Amino acid sequence: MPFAPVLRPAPAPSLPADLDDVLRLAAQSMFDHLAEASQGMMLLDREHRIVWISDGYKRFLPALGFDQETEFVGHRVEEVVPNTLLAQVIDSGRPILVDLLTNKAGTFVVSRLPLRDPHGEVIGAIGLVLADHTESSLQPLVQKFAHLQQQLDDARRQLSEQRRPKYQITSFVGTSAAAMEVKRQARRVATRDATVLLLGETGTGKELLAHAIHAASPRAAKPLVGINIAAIPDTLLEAELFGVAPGAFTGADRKGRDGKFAIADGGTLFLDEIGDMPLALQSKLLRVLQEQEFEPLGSNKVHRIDVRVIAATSRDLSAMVAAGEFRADLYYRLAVLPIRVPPLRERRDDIEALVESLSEDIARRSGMPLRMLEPDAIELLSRQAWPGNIRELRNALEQASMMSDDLHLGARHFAGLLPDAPAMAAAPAKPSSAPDAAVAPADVLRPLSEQIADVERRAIAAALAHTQGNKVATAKLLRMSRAALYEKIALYGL
Ligand SMILES: Nc1ncnc2c1ncn2[C@@H]1O[C@H](COP(=O)(O)OP(=O)(O)OP(=O)(O)O)[C@@H](O)[C@H]1O
Repeated sequence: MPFAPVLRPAPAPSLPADLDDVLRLAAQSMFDHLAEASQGMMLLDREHRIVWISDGYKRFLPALGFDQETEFVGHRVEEVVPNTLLAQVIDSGRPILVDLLTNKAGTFVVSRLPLRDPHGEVIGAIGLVLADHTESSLQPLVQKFAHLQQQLDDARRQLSEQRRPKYQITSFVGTSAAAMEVKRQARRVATRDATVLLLGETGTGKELLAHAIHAASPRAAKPLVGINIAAIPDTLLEAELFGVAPGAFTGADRKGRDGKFAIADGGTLFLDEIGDMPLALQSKLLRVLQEQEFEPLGSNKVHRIDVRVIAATSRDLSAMVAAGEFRADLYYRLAVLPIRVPPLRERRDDIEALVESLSEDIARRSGMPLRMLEPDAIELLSRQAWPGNIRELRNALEQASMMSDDLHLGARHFAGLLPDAPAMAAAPAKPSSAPDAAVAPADVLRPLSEQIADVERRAIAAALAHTQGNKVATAKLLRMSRAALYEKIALYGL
C-alpha cells in the first residue's frame, strides 16, 4: 500500500541527493517488516477510523466478535476494540511505545504510534500487536499482570463497599421521645445540603447518624468518606484532608495523593472529633466550607469540589470557642444544622429495645447463640450511668455472652462487669485441707496477655468515664497519645 515518509530533515552537504528516496524506501521496508513480524497491525485515520489491518490481525477478529473484515474495518476503533488507547494517541499526538492491553480477545503487548504529515500534523495512528498471551515467553508477565489486575479490582470493590453507608435512619434504635426527636431531625437535615454538626457524648451514635443522614440524602449514591481527626497526628492531618501535590515530598508521597476532600467529591465527608482540629488548620477548613475549594499541600493550584460535610464532636465546642481553642467563625459555619444526640441515661426507656437489637447483632457477628435477657438483667442495665453510652452497653452484653454458655442472662451474669451487679453464684467450696497458696483463683490462671488486656481495657473505660468521654483528657490522664488511645478504644470496643 502507498506510504509517505514522515521525516524530512534538511539536506546536508554530505548526504546523497536522493535522500528522500532513501527515507521513503527505509520507511516502506520498516512498515512491511513490522506488518509481517508483528502479530497484527492496524492503521487509523484522524477520525479514529480503522482504514487497514494486516493479515495477522485478521485472526483476532472472531475473538473480538466479528465474522467479516467489513464489520471491523471502517469503524471507529473505540467501538470495535475494547480498552484500546489508540484514540487517545491520535488526540494527544503522544505515542505509547509498549503497553499491555486486556480485552475479550486476551492480553496483548501492544505499541501505539501517531502518524504525522510532512507539516507535523497528526493524520492517524498505527497500532501494533507485538505479542499475545499464547506466546510462552510472555506467560509469566501476563499472569503477573492478570493477578495484579485482579487484586486491584478486588481492592476497588472493597473500597467502594466501605464507602457505602452502613446505616439507615431506622438503624437508630429507640422509641423514646428523645430518640424520636433525633430521628426526626436527621430526616429533616438529610434533605438539605448544609453542614450538619452532631453533638453528643462518646458512643451515643453520632457516627451511625452520619451514615444514616448520608444514606437518606440526595448524595446517597456517592461516597461517604470518614476521618477521625483525633486519631491522626497533627503533622499528618493537612495531607490527609487536602492531599499532596506531586513532587511536594520525597518518598511515598513523591507522586502526590488525593486527600479525603477530593475522595469525597460529590458525596459526604464525615469529620469525626472536629473539636480536635488544630487551630492552624481550622482556617483552611473554613475556606473549604465557604468556597468549596482548597489547595493540596505543596501546590498553589486551586481545586474545586462539591462535598457535604457532617461533623461530630463529644467536646463542648461553644466552651472551646469561649476559651479561644476553636475559631468562632468555623463553629458558626459548622453549626448550621446542629443535632444533639442524647446520652443513654436520658433515654433509659430505649434500653430494652437496644439490648434486643445489640444482642442480635452480637450473635450474628460472633457466631455465638442469641442470648435473652431476664427482667432483673434489664432492670440492672437500666440503672447504670453508661458514661460510654451504647458502645459501653454493647461491650457489657458481649462480655456477659462470652463468659457464659447460658442462653438466658440474668443480673448475676453481669457480675464484675457493672458496679452494682450481684456476684456470680458461689463456686464450689475448696477442700479445707488444701493449702491456700497452692490454689490460685481461676482468674489468674489465664494467658498473661489476656489478663493484661483486661487491666488495660478497665483502666481506659474508667478514665473515659471519669472524663465523661473526653478523649483528649483521657489520653492526658493515662499519659498516652490520642492515636494510641483511639486504637485501644477500637480494639476493646469501648
Ligand atoms: N440508637 C442506636 N441504635 C443502635 N445502635 C446504636 C445506636 N447508637 C449507637 N449505636 C451503636 O453503638 C456503637 C457506637 O456508636 P457510634 O460509633 O455511632 O457512636 P459515636 O457517638 O460516634 O462515638 P464516638 O464519639 O466515640 O466516636 C456502634 O456500634 C453503633 O452501631
